[in-house]
Amino acid sequence: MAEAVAIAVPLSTREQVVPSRARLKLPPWLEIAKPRLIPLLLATTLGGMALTESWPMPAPRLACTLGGGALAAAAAGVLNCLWEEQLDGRMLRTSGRALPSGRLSAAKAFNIAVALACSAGLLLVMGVNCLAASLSLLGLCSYVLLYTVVLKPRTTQNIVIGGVAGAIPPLVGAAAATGHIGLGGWWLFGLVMVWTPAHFWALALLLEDDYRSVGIPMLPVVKGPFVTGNAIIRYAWATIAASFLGVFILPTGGLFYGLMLLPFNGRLLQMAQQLHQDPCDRVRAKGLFRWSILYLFGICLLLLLARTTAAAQFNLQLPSLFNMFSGAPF
Ligand code: HEM
Ligand SMILES: CC(C)=CCC/C(C)=C/CC/C(C)=C/COP(=O)(O)OP(=O)(O)O
Repeated sequence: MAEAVAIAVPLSTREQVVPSRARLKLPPWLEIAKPRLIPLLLATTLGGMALTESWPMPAPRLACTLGGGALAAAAAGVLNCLWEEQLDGRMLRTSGRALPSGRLSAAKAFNIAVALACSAGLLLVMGVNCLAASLSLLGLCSYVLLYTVVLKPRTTQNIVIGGVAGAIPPLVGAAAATGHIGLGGWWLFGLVMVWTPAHFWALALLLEDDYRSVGIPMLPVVKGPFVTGNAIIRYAWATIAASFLGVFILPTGGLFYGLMLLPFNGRLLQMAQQLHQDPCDRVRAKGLFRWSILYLFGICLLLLLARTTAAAQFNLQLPSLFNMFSGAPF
């Protein structure tokens, strides 16, 4: 019954759309840092680390990387809120944010952003290395300048190209672990890039009316739900294909990772296909958006589990088990 109501009524308030179960009211200075996004950004940073030979990392360096990454992402969130104050004020989902609703002044927000960015830079330079610090700065600039200022108001491909910003944390993780990026870091960067469209366009199908009302050219607004559904299924397939490449990239073997990946990809494909069949179904769109978040958390968790001794032993023993049952050398 509740689901039927959800289909009939346009979903545009944050509470109706985003997956957070807890309705915690955050203080304004924290809310503008978009803290709910940060755990997943940090999970992909950890994934980038787990893909290197240097995993596990020394705890102090790990803590500085995650702390610096969280501060940089928070600074990026505040700068995005500052630039979009007017826009947020005109959209149903965002009009209650601290800046447009007057709960925080722009001057205070700017000071918070500067403090966050400086602390991030300091922590990363002193506690990690200059490459990780520069990459975090690049992430911040690409989110604020490339995505928010340049691409978002101009093109339907805003989140495809602008997806670079959200894909930088794995590079930060790899650079923090080894001092260079390496194949693993680039692979996870690519995976997050191709994951982003299914994540965001599913949400954009729900927020279509809101984006249309302010003239932001998100794909469903300009091309409609059917083109968006097609694009989502294409990127879902690309995500599935890219996710399997990790099998060949994990330093201690990827058989465990590859097997555990199957249910995650099965569910992603099922949900993307269901949405493709009826892209106007808001329940399906919401389901895919939520699953996209669990999916990426799951992949990062699998990467970490794949680096445990138990998984390495499983990788070594699986071929001989297969050999025993099939009778053929493997
Ligand atoms: C261009 C790329 C992206 C766009 C445009 C985008 C957009 C959005 C939007 C509009 C929301 C709803 C936010 C709200 O109303 O509070 C959201 C939620 C979310 N996004 Fe993305 N996203 C992108 C990439 C990413 C990336 C790379 C990550 C992490 C790796 C991420 C993680 C999340 C999470 C965890 C949520 C749920 C937040 C909650 O629970 O409230 N997103 N995204
Ligand atoms: C390394 C580093 C610091 C990377 C920063 C990466 C970062 C903060 C990515 C965020 C991507 C994102 C969630 C965009 C939200 O879209 P939106 O701004 O259009 O959403 P809104 O409509 O809710 O404001």
